[in-house]
Amino acid sequence: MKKNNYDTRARSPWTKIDAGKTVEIYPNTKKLNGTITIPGSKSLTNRALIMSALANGKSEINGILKSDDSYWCIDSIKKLGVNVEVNDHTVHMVGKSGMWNSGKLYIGAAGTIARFLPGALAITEGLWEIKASERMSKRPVAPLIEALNGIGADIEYMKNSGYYPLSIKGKGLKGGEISLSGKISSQFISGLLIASPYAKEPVTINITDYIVQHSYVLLTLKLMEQFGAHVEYDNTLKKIIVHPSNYLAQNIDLEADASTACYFLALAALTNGRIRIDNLSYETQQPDIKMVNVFEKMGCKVTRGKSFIELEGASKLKGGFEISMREMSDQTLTLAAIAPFTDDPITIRDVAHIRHHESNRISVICDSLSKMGIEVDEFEDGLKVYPGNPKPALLDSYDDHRVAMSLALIGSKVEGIKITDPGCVSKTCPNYFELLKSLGMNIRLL
Ligand SMILES: O=C(O)C1=C[C@@H](OP(=O)(O)O)[C@@H](O)[C@H](O)C1
Ligand SMILES: C=C(OP(=O)(O)O)C(=O)O
Repeated sequence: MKKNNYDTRARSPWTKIDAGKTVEIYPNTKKLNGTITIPGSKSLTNRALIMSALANGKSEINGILKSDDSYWCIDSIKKLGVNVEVNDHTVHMVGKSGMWNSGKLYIGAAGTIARFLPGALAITEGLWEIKASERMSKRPVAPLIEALNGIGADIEYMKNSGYYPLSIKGKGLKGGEISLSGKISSQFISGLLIASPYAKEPVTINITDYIVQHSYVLLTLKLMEQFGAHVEYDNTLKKIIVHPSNYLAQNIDLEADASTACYFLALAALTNGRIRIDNLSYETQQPDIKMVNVFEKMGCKVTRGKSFIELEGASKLKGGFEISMREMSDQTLTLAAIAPFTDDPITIRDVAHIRHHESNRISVICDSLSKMGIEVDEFEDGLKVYPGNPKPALLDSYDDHRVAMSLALIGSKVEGIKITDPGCVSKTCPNYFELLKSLGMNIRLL
């Protein structure tokens, strides 16, 4: 398979590792024990930033993630003419109810901006061109753009039909009833929802099939409600109605990123150690928190505190199950990376949509595990991983933060794991390798 070249333009000033380095990870003979604080949630940060920009007045957002994805979101919002101040992990912003400046925007590799910003721009008058990273320009957006155009937007593809770059002629949204598929990305629905309060008439969204990762849409709806929107839905999310309103400026505290937390819990699982995440609760709406139930199934002990999660590993992890990862598919690679160390094969299903993420994740993880001598079966919608002893290897991160973060876990058990371009972790966790080091992992940048 052809390797992805890394796209250095998408790396932000919040990146901590220069593009093109290689990281070498040595196993730690000890069990990994410790307590760590996880950076803010990418999903909540970019939702809160865009809703605050749409609101009228001064918002304060505490606990933001500082990564490439949030950097490009803030950069775009500033270019729209919104006053944004970032102090440490707090953002102060004076929202302008969508009175944006026209112009050219660049959104890096962030699916959240790519799918949330077009609707937010289309609510008002103006002209924009939005460019994205090479990979983001190959990830689908057509169902979202068709839906937005269906409620009155005027958005065109500047190069290839169905893909970024986009040109947006803002003239306000009419509203109305629209049908939309959720089986490629839940972000299409979230993107349509975020803009919908600003339409002249109510927007009714009918989901024609199912929503992959439907909890991310719930996360959007809950935050919209927190910002004062009036929405009607039930937990099936088959039909959602958004009534006209304006977001109200907020003072909010964001949660830690549950997807990032899972890599550290996986480390405790793998090394039979004990790791506590001191700033995340099991009560979060973020779907990846459910990965702790999978760790339990594998023999780990989980403590669900009021404001922490702790995981204690097992001397031998249990495999021997098939699991649908559709509702927490960002954790597919984490599970696949620890699967060789279990006692029986693990089959992961229902994640065909992750072939459209930062890399073709199913084929990339199968290739990476095969490279280490691990037997895998690749399916259209998932993979089966067999137990084995991974061999030392030079692995490619494919410019995909989750590929790099997951493969690094194997380095806690196997001598001689090297990963190219580890800097790609800055998409969601620029200090990933520093956090691993703080827990006692041996990390060397070459
Ligand atoms: O809305 C969000 O914040 C996200 C939705 C999911 O994307 P898809 O629904 O496109 O798979 C998830 O994989 C991504 O990391 C974050
Ligand atoms: C799919 C992901 O990101 P994005 O928000 O770019 O879709 C991810 O973080 O795994």
